[in-house]
Amino acid sequence: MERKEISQAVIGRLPRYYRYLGELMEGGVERISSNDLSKRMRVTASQIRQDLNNFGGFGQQGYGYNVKYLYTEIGKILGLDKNHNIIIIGVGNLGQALANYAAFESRGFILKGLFDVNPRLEGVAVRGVPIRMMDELKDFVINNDIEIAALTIPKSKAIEVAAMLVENGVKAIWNFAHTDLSLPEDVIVENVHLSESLMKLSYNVTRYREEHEEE
Ligand SMILES: NC(=O)c1ccc[n+]([C@@H]2O[C@H](COP(=O)([O-])OP(=O)(O)OC[C@H]3O[C@@H](n4cnc5c(N)ncnc54)[C@H](O)[C@@H]3O)[C@@H](O)[C@H]2O)c1
Repeated sequence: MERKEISQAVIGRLPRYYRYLGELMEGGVERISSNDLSKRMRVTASQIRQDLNNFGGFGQQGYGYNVKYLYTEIGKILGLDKNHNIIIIGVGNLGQALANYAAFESRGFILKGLFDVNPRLEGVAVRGVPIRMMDELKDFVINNDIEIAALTIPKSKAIEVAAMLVENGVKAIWNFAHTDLSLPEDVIVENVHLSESLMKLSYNVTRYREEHEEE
């Protein structure tokens, strides 16, 4: 089926639909109307209908959405019906925290390898996965069908290491280093900035405080 281009804003909302639908399924709910889903998710029913219409709707008028079907279809759209092999570069505080997060596997993200430059970390295992040195990276990527690399190294090294990953065949980078990577267009980069999320929280907390001080 040919799919029309879907905006990144819609894609950005899909994981949340996926999570809510997963919870509904666990609770034994088989059908849900866009109005009920809207109340739970605190987004408008029309937003839900518009978002899901991008993919053909999945709902029948007056009948609601089939929760399991919608969950499965959104999972397919997000590529969660397939496994994705992942490596982590930089196994310090953040890299280790990510490596220890076992729930990734339940979504099909398989942690295949950990890499660092610190020789003291060589061979140390995190959740059964040994830390390797960077000189093993090239062969490892080729032999283990690695699709995604998480980059949890210092900012100063990120650009150089990202280029090396791409040279060695990695097609997608989950970038935690606080720097923009300029890479060939066919390389997919997802930047993660916890601090930006915290700044948004700070804005909202500040605004809330100001509003209540005025009362
Ligand atoms: N995006 C976010 O939300 C977020 C949150 C926390 C930290 N960070 C960033 O993530 C990075 C890691 O943070 P941390 O607290 O884990 O740091 P850390 O110092 O604990 O770990 C960094 C690791 O990278 C390794 N390393 C350094 N150069 C390397 C290279 N060229 N190749 C491979 N490995 C290399 C180091 O040996 C070390 O083990 C930093 O850039 C930090 O700013 C981002």
